[in-house]
Amino acid sequence: MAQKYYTVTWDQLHRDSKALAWRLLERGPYRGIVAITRGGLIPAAIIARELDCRLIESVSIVTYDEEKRGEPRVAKPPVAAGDGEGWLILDDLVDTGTTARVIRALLPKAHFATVYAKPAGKPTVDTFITEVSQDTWILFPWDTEPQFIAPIAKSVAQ
Ligand SMILES: O=P(O)(O)OC[C@H]1O[C@H](OP(=O)(O)OP(=O)(O)O)[C@H](O)[C@@H]1O
Ligand SMILES: O=c1[nH]c(=O)c2nc[nH]c2[nH]1
Ligand SMILES: [Mg+2]
Repeated sequence: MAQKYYTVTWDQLHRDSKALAWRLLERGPYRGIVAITRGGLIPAAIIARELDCRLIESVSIVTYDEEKRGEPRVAKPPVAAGDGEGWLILDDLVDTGTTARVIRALLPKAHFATVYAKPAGKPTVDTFITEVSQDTWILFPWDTEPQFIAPIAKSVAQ
């Protein structure tokens, strides 16, 4: 498990996804977007709006399974996207690159983009916006909620 945390707010996710849309615009247009569920769905919605793309397919890869530990399983294939020619694949982040490798094998001709990337997964994506270190855990707004934090003076006292 990562030791550091990188907290992403809704506002930051929106800005970073729009920055990714600007970069992706240069190499479009795209026939459609393949969103990697579930984390890729929100960046995909933001980027689809910016690129004026209305055709959205999804793909679901389960990388953790109680019975078959570590063996990625395609829970929902991206049937509409063929071999990926002209399609854009979107995910929130790439970490080890396991998810990206499975999806690249399914859609070898697609362009693969993520908002965030860690070094081990970087070679598996074509475009990303922000890099964080491998030992950093990215905290997304849908996985977190605001909570009370003690004043600094109290937390360092004694
Ligand atoms: O590069 P990797 O090591 O494969 O990790 C990256 C993947 O892990 C997370 O998804 P997860 O499988 O946890 O599912 P979720 O999107 O449904 O939360 C994240 O959204 C990426 O899809
Ligand atoms: O919320 C998440 N943050 C991460 O850094 C990460 N890496 C893999 N899967 C992840 N999910
Ligand atoms: Mg995911």
